[in-house]
Amino acid sequence: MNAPELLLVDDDPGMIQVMAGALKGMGRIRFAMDGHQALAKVHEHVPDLVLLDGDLPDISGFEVCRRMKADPALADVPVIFVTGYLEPADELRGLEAGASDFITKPISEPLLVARVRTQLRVKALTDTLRAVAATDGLTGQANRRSFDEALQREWARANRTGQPLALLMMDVDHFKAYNDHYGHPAGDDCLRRVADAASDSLRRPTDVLARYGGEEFVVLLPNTDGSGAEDVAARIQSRLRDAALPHATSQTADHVTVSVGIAVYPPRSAGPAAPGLAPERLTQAADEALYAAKQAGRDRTWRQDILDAQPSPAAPGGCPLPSTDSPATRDAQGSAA
Ligand SMILES: Nc1nc2c(ncn2[C@@H]2O[C@H](COP(=O)(O)OP(=O)(O)OP(=O)(O)O)[C@@H](O)[C@H]2O)c(=O)[nH]1
Repeated sequence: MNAPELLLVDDDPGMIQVMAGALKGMGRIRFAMDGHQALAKVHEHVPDLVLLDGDLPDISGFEVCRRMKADPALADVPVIFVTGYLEPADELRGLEAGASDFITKPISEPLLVARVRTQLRVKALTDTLRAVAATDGLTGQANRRSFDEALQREWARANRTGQPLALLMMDVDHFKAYNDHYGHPAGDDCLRRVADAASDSLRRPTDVLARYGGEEFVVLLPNTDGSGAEDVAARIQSRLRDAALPHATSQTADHVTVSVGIAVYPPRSAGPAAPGLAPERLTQAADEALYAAKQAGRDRTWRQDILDAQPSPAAPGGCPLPSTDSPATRDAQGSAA
């Protein structure tokens, strides 16, 4: 685990020196000498703990704390007020602004160390719980809940920037037959291998792979158009072909294959989405495209772009993209799912 990062905020350099000396060895220490500097530093790199003077020359420490707590990216960072205020009303003010603890000056070094240690322990635990809550236990990839958050965030970003947002929805073909033939533990292992193939096919840190449920995965590709998304789908299918995981009871191929539905949201320009368009429309379109890929014979990709405010039926806009070199490519239309 990385060393925790502590931000010390005080307009008195002597005070910063004393605290830094007392906390030496407990983490990486940075400092700021006014409220604006403190806010700039927490945005630049999110710390694990902030020690905050209530009385700063520009904006008050209470205001710094309030602004941090209002920002979802910073809300979990514990803040300890280190201040000359002694009145219970001031302590209450700090706690109401979102502070985790309160230390009065002049500080006792052992007390400072003990309280910092407690808050760092709580922060480490919170980080672990947050990571567990966002992760699928079987594959180690993001889970549905985490995907839902990413979709909301990236949808808003696409509207802000005018950049396209693509979504792949991917489902293992004939997976019930796989489980029935090889057993559930082997089925679990197969899902891990599919997740690895998908994960290894992603090149940008902003791409989000998640297990959507059962044997279904999604990949959210910010700033990616239809052809970029098709490339990703082709890479995943190619890796699975190379992995050649035997699937003796598949009616599609002798190895494990996936069907992929792609939906792309191309905002026409930066600004609010057209009325009636919501992120759920993207998942719906990808799901419809996936259904079309299954209907068309599996082991292939279909794509549907969201162009209009009014949802439209999937099939007419669908674009079949059989994966290359696979037996399914040579099939005409596959049987219905
Ligand atoms: N081993 C294992 N199986 C799972 C898991 N989650 C879902 N499944 C199984 O996945 C299978 C999905 O079957 P269906 O939805 O009928 O689809 P399919 O057999 O893949 O058929 P097509 O999608 O039409 O190609 C079911 O048998 C589920 O029990 C899991 O975590 N582990």
